[in-house]
Amino acid sequence: MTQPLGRAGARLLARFAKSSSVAECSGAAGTAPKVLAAAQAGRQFSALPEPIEDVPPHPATANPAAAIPEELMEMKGIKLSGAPLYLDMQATTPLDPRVIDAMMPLMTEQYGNPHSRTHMYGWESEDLVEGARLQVAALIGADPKEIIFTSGATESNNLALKGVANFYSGKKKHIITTQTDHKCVLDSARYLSQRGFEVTYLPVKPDGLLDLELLEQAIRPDTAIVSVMMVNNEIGTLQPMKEIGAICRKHKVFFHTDAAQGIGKVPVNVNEMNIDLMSISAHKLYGPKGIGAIYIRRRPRVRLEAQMSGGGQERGIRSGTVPAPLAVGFGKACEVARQEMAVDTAHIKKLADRLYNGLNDQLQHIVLNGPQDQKQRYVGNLNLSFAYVEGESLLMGLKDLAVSSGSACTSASLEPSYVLRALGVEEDMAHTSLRFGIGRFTTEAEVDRAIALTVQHVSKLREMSPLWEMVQEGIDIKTIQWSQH
Ligand SMILES: Cc1ncc(COP(=O)(O)O)c(C=O)c1O
Ligand code: FES
Repeated sequence: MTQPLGRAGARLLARFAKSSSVAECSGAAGTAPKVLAAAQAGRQFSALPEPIEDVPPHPATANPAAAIPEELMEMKGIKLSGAPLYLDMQATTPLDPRVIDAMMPLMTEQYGNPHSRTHMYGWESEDLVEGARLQVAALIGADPKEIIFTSGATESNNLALKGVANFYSGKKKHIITTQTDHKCVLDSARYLSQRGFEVTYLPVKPDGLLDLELLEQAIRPDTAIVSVMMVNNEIGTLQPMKEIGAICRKHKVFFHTDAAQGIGKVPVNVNEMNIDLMSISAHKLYGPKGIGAIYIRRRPRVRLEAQMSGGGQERGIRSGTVPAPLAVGFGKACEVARQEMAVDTAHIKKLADRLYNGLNDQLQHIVLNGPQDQKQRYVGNLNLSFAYVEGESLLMGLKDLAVSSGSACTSASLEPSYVLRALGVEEDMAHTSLRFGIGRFTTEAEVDRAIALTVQHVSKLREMSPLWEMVQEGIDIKTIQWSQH
């Protein structure tokens, strides 16, 4: 199958027509259609292997749950009645079908290395990657030259913190972040603190918001960078980016934000917010896994030390071949997000309200973690604690519901979430927290099913709980003197 080349193809064609190294193309522009046809014909696969007829379909296509090895399910004591209902959009999002469509040609025919300079496969791929860079830049109000493709937000966060700190280490020795930032920011900061930097981990208020006065007081003449996450992955807190940016600019300190959970969900403009560096991840906005970007401001210029040695791709900041299919998928995801953000937000807010109200109509003693004001949170993240149930049983029993307890990476350990602890949430309530993540493709029927499953399970656990019995009898549990034997 030959794909039409589209806009990028037209530019490519112009280049192709100009090229003197390709004999047929050295003529005038009038030969272009012939050249295109020849180029496309040359790119046809004439010898694709015949499809093998009798291979059974992969079980996952019929029932995703069936793809999980049975022994593993048994080991974990899990029995699934069909695939669990996915409400974990902060961990990752499914690919938007439009993203898949955009990527497909690059997975088959347009497989050139975007850094190949000597033939049309390379030029074509480069054009497509540059188109994607434009789409990413447009979503955040940046210049495409300020977008560097990376493997995701983890890499971008490492690059921002270590890259800036190391570049300016002659004069600057101090870094500021928050106690509720993502593990990859905190770990990068810890790495730097083991190498002579001083790190301030700012506390947050009970709703997860930063105290701006504390931030301003923490800035020192030797502060290299302030790193504050835009939207928290566990509780959805939306930090006041504009105000933080203004403080950093006033003190001439670089402002980095981990925006993995914010991009495509909330409006972002790097200039209005005075953001100097920003980390983005494609798989959080219906794009592919394994690609992201770092925004690096050019005026005033931010310098940083590359973390990867190699061929000097991406302006020498991130060596390695740019994965063109992923970049194109990422670009498409950004374009769709830019065009549909208002529609997405309205849909997600409606479903989040339905979920929250539906649960509260049928259950008492639910606490919403994070800000109560919807303006200070990303609406698609509902982190709820259910009082008087046992945390582990809650998560284990809700096997038909794919939700997260705190962040996906820490939930396996069943440790209470460090984010909830930083908010001052008590340990038992932190353990009974569930993060419901609603997205573009979530439906009303799914929300209703999630309500039914949660209500059924929480009620069952509470019926078994002696604490719940006491609460029902009107006993104030806080006044009980528990025996120490
Ligand atoms: C806030 C935040 N930062 C960083 C990451 C890591 O992103 P990636 O998976 O692209 O490395 C995530 C996702 O888990 C996240 O939620
Ligand atoms: S890495 Fe972010 S939720 Fe796990």
